[in-house]
Amino acid sequence: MGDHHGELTGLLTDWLPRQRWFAGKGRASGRLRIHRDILVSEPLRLLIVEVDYDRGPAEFYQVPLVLRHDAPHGHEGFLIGECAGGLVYDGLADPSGAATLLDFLARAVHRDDLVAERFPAPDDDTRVPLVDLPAAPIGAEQSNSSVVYGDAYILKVFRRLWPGENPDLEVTRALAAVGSQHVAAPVAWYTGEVTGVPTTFGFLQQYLRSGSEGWRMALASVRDLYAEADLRADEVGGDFAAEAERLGAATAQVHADLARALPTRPPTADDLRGLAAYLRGRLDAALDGVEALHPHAEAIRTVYDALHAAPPALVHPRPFQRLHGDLHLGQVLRVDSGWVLFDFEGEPARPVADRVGLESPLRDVAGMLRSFDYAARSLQLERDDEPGLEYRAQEWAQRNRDAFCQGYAATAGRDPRDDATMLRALELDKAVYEVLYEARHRPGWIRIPLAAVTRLTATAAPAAPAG
Ligand SMILES: Nc1ncnc2c1ncn2[C@@H]1O[C@H](COP(=O)(O)OP(=O)(O)O)[C@@H](O)[C@H]1O
Ligand SMILES: O=P(O)(O)O[C@H]1O[C@H](CO)[C@@H](O[C@H]2O[C@H](CO)[C@@H](O)[C@H](O)[C@H]2O)[C@H](O)[C@H]1O
Repeated sequence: MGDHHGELTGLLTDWLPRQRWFAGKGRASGRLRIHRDILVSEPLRLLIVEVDYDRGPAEFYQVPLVLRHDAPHGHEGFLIGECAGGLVYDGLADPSGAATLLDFLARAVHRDDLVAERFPAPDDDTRVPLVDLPAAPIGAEQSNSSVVYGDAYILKVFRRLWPGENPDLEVTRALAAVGSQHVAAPVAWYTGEVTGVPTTFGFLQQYLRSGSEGWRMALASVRDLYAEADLRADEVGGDFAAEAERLGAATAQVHADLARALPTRPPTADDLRGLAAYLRGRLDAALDGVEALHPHAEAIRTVYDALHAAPPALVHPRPFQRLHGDLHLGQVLRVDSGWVLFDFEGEPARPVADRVGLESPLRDVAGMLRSFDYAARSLQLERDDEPGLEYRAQEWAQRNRDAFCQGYAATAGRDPRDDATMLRALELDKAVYEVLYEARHRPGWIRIPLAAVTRLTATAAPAAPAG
């Protein structure tokens, strides 16, 4: 296909920016170039596409492709276009492309600098062999692309590639190594080179087919409450608080395991000053993209500056450590044994160098607290004209935020709400990130984080900040 890179670049220039996982949406027009073109095995090619901008760093994307000379029925939805006298399909949606990738992982082989590796099988290996498993691509609304194989495994193909090891692989592996019950077993991964640096391209894990996603469970609970006009959140059948409490305990356990497996250190005054400056920088980037944040800018900065107004032992009497980095209800699954966390990649838009540093574990707590607010308010968006819903949304969110913090405190030995200055700053930072995220991806939802910014800046630091 090398001779046809010009033609292919034209196709991708049109297709790439339309993909949900394309991160360059807020940036002025980018120029595409094919950085790598690797033949995994017929018919699958992995393209690494570089997107250059006038300002700022280039972005790299993984684009698996299948070139066909036929047009099978049902393939229409994932046709990218015509090239080299054939038809180019999205290589993960094309069943033969997805099967080729699984075969490559199963054989743990090399292809140019592309290397597939397997985790050691457990002693009592009862796992399904990695052969001939039907592939089902999932979820268009994701930061990466995942394929489920035979209800046994899930392969995440990282779309935006940051040169180096992906934190999802690194952190999940570290947790599995200390026997964590809160991650899906890692199975295999593959690595290639981007700008000469070995980089994680994809990660295969056990698929938890009976798992229920926290986000869906939470929405079902909110729906129940909204349907019962006369009942309180603790009285309706679908009360989520016991699950929220278990989730808090699971999060604290994951943090404890990460603190055992990877480095930690107590934060210094410089760390807290640095954190405030970092949060200010993220705010500036969001202000550049979203006008609606401007009236809140000074109040937000005031909350961040409180981080270094007192000694670290008062603001954050816990060590800094590795963490999940983008924890929300869509990143957790309820299985028979409890809650499982996945997608330890951190915020996909954040440079990897920032995501792998040691941070406050309260960043994850803040993410989950924001998510309870999202669950309550996203259903409210659809029922704007109903009186009393604002009160009920607030009631549901607060009940579950409290339960989560109680569960966390019981396992960690310290309640996140006791570190209110840090928790509030990190929750506010998350809401600012969400404002930018929604502006780019779901403008209809921007009211949710904007309202949280208003609430979190409205009052002096409360004991249990309500986002
Ligand atoms: N081990 C797993 N078992 C079952 N479903 C999973 C597993 N890991 C992820 N998922 C599902 O796949 C979806 C995408 O996974 P995620 O890691 O969040 O990808 P992305 O980085 O694209 O957001 C999740 O919403 C979740 O429902
Ligand atoms: O793609 P990821 O799951 O890594 O995360 C990104 O997308 C999320 C939305 O899918 C976004 O989460 C925000 O919306 C959720 C509801 O859809 C809500 O539960 C979260 O609390 C809220 O932050 C996430 O921020 C973004 O990084």
